[in-house]
Amino acid sequence: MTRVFLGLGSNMGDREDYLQQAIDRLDSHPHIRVINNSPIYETEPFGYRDQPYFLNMVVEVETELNAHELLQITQTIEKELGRKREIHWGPRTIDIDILLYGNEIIVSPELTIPHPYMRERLFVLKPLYDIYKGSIPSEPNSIESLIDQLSLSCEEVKIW
Ligand SMILES: Nc1nc2nc(S)n(CCO)c2c(=O)[nH]1
Repeated sequence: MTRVFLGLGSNMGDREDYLQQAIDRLDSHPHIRVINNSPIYETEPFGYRDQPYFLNMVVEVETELNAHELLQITQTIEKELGRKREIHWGPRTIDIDILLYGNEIIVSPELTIPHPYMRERLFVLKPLYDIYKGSIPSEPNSIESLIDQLSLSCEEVKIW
């Protein structure tokens, strides 16, 4: 079994329901077990700002699937929940990003782990910090010091 952290986000429709449906579909997979959820945060759009606020959270799962098999499942769940990739950075019903896959470092055309943008995304680091105990693989910095470095400003991150 491998301990995996997934970043979930939604900024279309019933955002909280999409997050819950994604969690339920992950947990109902025979080879995936959801073991912990962070709180849900309402966050200002990062990057492409002309879009609705997101609800973001991080979910910890255990799985026997390898990282690419897990990616297939997360992309299937996104499609089942109506994820359309019209505007690359635009609004979406659900987004499931693989942030960490055990202590593995993976670089492939389909998948880079640890997630390449997580270090500059407060909407990922805060919920990850809530449930992750340890350090990011191959990084001298722990999640805790990454949060310190980002000087986490609570007003940017609202508890849902
Ligand atoms: N706050 C916030 N901003 C974002 N910008 C993009 S793109 N995304 C999608 C990330 O994969 C988000 C997000 O999930 N939350």
